[in-house]
Amino acid sequence: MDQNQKKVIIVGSGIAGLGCANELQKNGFSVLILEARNIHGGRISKNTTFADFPIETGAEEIHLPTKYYKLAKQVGANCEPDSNFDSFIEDIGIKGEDIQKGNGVLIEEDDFYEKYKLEKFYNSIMKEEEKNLLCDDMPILEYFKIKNVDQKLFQFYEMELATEYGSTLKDLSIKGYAEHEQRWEYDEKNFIVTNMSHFDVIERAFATVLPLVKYNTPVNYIAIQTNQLQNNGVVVCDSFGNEYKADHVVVTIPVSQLKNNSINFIPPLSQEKQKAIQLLQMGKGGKLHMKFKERFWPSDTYSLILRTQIGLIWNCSYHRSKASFVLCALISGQTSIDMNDPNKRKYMMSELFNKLQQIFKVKKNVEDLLLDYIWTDYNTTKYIEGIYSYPSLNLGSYRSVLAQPVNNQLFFAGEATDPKYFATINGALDTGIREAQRIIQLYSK
Ligand SMILES: Cc1cc2nc3c(=O)[nH]c(=O)nc-3n(C[C@H](O)[C@H](O)[C@H](O)COP(=O)(O)OP(=O)(O)OC[C@H]3O[C@@H](n4cnc5c(N)ncnc54)[C@H](O)[C@@H]3O)c2cc1C
Repeated sequence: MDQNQKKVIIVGSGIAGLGCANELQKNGFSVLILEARNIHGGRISKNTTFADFPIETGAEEIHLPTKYYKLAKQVGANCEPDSNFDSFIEDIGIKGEDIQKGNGVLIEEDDFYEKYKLEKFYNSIMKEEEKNLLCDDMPILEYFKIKNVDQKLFQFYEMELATEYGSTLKDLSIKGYAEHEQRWEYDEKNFIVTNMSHFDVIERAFATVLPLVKYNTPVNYIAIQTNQLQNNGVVVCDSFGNEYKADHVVVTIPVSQLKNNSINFIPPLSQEKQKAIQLLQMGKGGKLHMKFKERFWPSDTYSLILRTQIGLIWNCSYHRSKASFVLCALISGQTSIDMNDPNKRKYMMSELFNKLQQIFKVKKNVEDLLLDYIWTDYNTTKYIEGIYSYPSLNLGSYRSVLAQPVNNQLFFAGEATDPKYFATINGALDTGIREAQRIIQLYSK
């Protein structure tokens, strides 16, 4: 068969969709990308007016030197390993010490782990997990209670682990977490881009497929021909009633959108796929960028974990600007929902400023040093509605179930379909390429 005649529609122009389109285009397929919003990139986005460097309002860190890392390097991105940076954690005062809330002190991340034997604790979860792989799943919170983890460590874990995953200790699966940590290779393999944004990277890397994006085109149903012997193609319909025909369709929308049935599948997806969609969960969250008149933190401080509701903070001017002083907080779960209530936001931000003032012994009022801030809320961003998928309870291998093609006509990509690197840009890109390769393989015999 001549693949030049083969048409593929991709739903969604995040990195999974653009990566898929790029791979298919290189292999001679005719591609159309339907995007609900008026912009490409999805959860990769930037703000160029807030500071004198582009602010990453979506994804920021590159995890591991993967395909995305190589792509970024190819288009001129300067990738700085974040293991070179200094990270601090507010001490929590267990083991007989009495560090009251409000009198916290910062200690280096490595010393914190050493002091509270956390490395050992992480490893023990994994070992136990390996031994008991077949036992029932449970929320991390429940597991911690069974293991008698000190209550004061909970706030640290909420920040370090639950906030990172965009979830809560109550909703995170101990099994999923342990399996994920086991697969993940840490050690000096996370990077930030210092001379451009990820949005710039994808615009440069996928320049030839951007003209194929049809914006403001939310897809609301996809009908496929299920007869294995006859491929009569797929019909995609947008919310204005326009129909598009293709040989294959790749759906890359966030799992929140699959969960709220924003696309109707005809015939309905299998029971197994529906179960996968039901078990997959997308965390709540967003990013708060705060710009200050001056730097009141030590120049080599990069990241902080504080005992406040807004507690996972990093210095995003680091290696990017000497003139703009910007801190960023990743805010997730209920705190991210509370950020939309003006009174709660005011309270949480002043709690944070007080903590920063006290912890860095700042003479001036930190709140007075604030020039401006931006809150980028992904929970209320239409067509995304969440931050990323996390290791939810009883998920097992259901990410792969969602990723299975239907009748070689309907394909699924996007971060949530990557069993290994879900919730990342590199994972999302891998899934787009994975599905493109599946389609290419159909014609390679
Ligand atoms: C605040 C935040 C911080 C993050 N930090 C990091 C990080 O530091 N490192 C990292 O690796 N990853 C990070 N991530 C995760 C990373 O951004 C995502 O995993 C990745 O960008 C997802 O890409 P995707 O293509 O799967 O989905 P998306 O980027 O969500 O793309 C899906 C696209 O589908 C479109 N769409 C939805 N519904 C429809 C419809 N009905 N019809 C047509 N189009 C539709 C959407 O508008 C969107 O453009 C972060 C994410 C967020 C939100």
